[in-house]
Amino acid sequence: MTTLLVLFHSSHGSVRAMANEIAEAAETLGATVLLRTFEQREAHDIVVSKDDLLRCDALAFGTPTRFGMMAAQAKQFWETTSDIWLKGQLIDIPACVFTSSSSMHGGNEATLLNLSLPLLHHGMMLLGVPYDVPELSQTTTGGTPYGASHVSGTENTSMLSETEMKICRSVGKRLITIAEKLK
Ligand SMILES: Cc1cc2nc3c(=O)[nH]c(=O)nc-3n(C[C@H](O)[C@H](O)[C@H](O)COP(=O)(O)O)c2cc1C
Repeated sequence: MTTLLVLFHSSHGSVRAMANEIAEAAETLGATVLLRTFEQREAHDIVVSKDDLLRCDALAFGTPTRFGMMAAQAKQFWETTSDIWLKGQLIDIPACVFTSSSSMHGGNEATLLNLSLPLLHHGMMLLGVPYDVPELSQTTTGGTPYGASHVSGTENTSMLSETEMKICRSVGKRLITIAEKLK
């Protein structure tokens, strides 16, 4: 059984919708999904523990774009993981990043790169979105080779587009496929 940790922060629901797509796609391949947040925002939220990191075979990590970088809640969590880093316990675990920004050119690609940094420091194997995912070339909103993204609009009212959703689902499936090949 392959375990995927989908670790995210979302204030208004966009990143949560992406997390759910990634999780559901992974489940279609038989994976066990741990859906975790950095803080309790909804009744059913389960706040991440460091044990969740140690249990997973693959990680999907996402937050909203905040001034072109990750949300503070996530950075605070990663700063508690030095013991795991010292032991190299996440080395070679496949991972992907995802984000939502209100505007198209408001820094979502910069955020994806920023989200990648702690994962690279931990020695994780970062997976982007390859161009054999046709939606990557078709999208007129979110979706990048660095990871899935969504453009939520200035009022944060846009739902995930069909292409954004398919890109999310493709990364969920790819993480599981690669994690299983690495076992
Ligand atoms: C403090 C703060 C900073 C933000 N910075 C950016 C930004 O740099 N670029 C952008 O396009 N949107 C920015 N946004 C908007 C969010 O990224 C956007 O609304 C996102 O879709 C929210 O995701 P959520 O619905 O999962 O919370 C910011 C929002 C907040 C609260």
